[in-house]
Amino acid sequence: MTTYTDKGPKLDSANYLGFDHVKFWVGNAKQAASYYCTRLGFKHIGYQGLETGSRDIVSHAVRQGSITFVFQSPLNPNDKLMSDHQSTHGDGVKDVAFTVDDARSLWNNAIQRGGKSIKEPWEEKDENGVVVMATVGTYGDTVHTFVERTNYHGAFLPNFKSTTFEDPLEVTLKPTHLLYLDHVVGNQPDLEMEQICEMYEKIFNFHRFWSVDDKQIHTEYSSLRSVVMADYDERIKMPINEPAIGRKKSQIQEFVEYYGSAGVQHMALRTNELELKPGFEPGPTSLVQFCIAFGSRSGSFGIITSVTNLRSRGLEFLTIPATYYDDLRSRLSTSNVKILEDIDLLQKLHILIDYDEEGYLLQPLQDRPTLFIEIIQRHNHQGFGAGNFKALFEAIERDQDARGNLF
Ligand SMILES: O=C(O)C(=O)Cc1ccc(O)cc1
Ligand SMILES: [Fe+2]
Repeated sequence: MTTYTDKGPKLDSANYLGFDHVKFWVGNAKQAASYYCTRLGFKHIGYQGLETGSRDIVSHAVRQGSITFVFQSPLNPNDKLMSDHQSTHGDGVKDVAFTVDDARSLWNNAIQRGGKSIKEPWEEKDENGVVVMATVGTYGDTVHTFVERTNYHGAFLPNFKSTTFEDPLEVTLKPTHLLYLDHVVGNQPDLEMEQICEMYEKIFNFHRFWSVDDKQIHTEYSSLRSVVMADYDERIKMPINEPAIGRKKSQIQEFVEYYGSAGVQHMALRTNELELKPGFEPGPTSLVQFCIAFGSRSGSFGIITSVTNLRSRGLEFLTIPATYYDDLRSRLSTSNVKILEDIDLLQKLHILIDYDEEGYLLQPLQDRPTLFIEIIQRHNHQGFGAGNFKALFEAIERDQDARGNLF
């Protein structure tokens, strides 16, 4: 495992401010948006389609905390670009958009350094102001749109019709408390990781933040390499993975085969940390029960509440064996680290714990074994779950085997 200190030069003219939104190209945008609302607890916030004058593409925007997803589908027959994308990739992430303070300048920088222009800078306006955007290609058919919204005060983007429909199901379901997009991971074909990392350095002015190689990350059957790329201020983290040769097919290779190219493999959605009332000294099990029952008193909800409520909405998660928790208990008994949560409850919910960082992976969210979502809680820890990789990858491999793809 390597951590890096050299952030490279800071551009004096333009900064990344964070993830703006993630745009999916899917077969049926309305239904996909509805799934993310009922199963994951997002709220529908905006729409563009025939009724709003968008004649070719329909868009449904959903939001939870600061996480915004947009689902798009073509409206007309023979939309070659979108239908080719659909037949190659199935439903997937098309655009990981970044909020920036100067879209034109970042686009100019990227293009001058050899970046692929997908769309030159353009403006969109409505009564709430103006947004400047520009789009540059990244791995596979995936793109990054720079979104400059300093002069915009609307809920999302110009010319999205705000949602007035109140979903009657929503009030019957428990809130899932997802707050931020923590990282967005791109899988690359074999031996393409390094050139993609160099592209992030050169075209997007990102730097290497953290990495692991196949000697550190492997199971009995497979292995992978991963480098986390980040912008200068480390608000945006884009891990890049590639398969490494093992005895059986890597899960990264399985992704690339089913997605048809490099693409977004997973997005990690962050929950709050548990914040305890000062002076509150609970016993080891009452702590978690307190937080679930009275979370609003402590002002926040953590991963236990999120995963409990996501499960109650019918979401399925990876299965982690009891041996993982037995091993964790014995490691913790000789460590200074104290886990605030009740390990029995973490075990019941199949949550993985890398000291100070807790994560959880959902299985694929569409029929192809491509995109999945990770739920993560961090306690002052900016790492990636290196301590969990083996248990995690073995759990992923059991599912891969059930799909007939571990050979
Ligand atoms: O640590 C993290 O954030 C992870 O997401 C772990 C991970 C890394 C690579 C994979 O193919 C699947 C999961
Ligand atoms: Fe992750």
